[in-house]
Amino acid sequence: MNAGLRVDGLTIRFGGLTAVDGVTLDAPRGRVTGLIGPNGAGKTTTFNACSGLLRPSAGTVSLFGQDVTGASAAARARRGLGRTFQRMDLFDSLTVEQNIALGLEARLARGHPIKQLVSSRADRKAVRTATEEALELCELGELRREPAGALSTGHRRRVDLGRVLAGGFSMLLLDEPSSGLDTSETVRFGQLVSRVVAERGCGVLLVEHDMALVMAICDYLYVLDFGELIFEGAPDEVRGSEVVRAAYLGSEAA
Ligand SMILES: Nc1ncnc2c1ncn2[C@@H]1O[C@H](COP(=O)(O)OP(=O)(O)OP(=O)(O)O)[C@@H](O)[C@H]1O
Repeated sequence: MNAGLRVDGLTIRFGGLTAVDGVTLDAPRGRVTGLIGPNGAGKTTTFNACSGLLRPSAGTVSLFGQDVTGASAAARARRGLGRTFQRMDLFDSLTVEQNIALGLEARLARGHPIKQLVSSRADRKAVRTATEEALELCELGELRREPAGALSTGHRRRVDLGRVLAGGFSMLLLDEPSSGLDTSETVRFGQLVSRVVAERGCGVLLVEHDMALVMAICDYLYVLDFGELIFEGAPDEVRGSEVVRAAYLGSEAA
């Protein structure tokens, strides 16, 4: 398979609580992989271990076939792992275009802000090209000069994704991207993610509560409950699974 992000036997404990218990999952490039489960199932904890914000108690994380379990979040980003957050951290006073450009500028600066001020001509050209491509892919060309603070949440989500795309990341972690979007904005965002994967061949690991979005865009799903993997399969198999249904019904009854 086209190696992307892989988690093997991941276990994360918070004191006496085992939030994630021996989870193994594979999110290759060229595919949208979903991570779902009821509240408190361990999705965000797994996600944070993937991006390097949390160290596992046991197990490994690998990126493009290389073990990154001990690597920092910044080191994983340099290797091509990008992520969006449920609460987007756009710069409201900067334009759409400037926010998107930051995706690559920050990556080229590699944590040395001064490099952003004295960037080379080649870097500036690369930023312009990456920004134009991301603006086009995310259909944001008409809004390029608008300040991000003036946009609807639906447009802000697209700017957020555009910024990750401009950064040239080839494995994307998307955390609850439908949060704050209405139905039509969610559908449109889902179509954009599918297009990104088809055109760029990157991999996506998606944590999401909106089942319509999950079922529409995911190629393969992993289902967590109480920190354990209880099912994996294609969306249709997940939809028909009694085990999954019982886990969700259980959480509703609680
Ligand atoms: N920093 C932490 N310290 C202690 N316990 C934590 C911490 N983070 C998460 N937990 C616990 O770990 C378990 C899994 O939480 P997690 O946020 O990963 O679930 P989730 O599936 O993302 O839930 P939700 O869908 O509600 O966001 C929960 O019992 C939660 O209370």
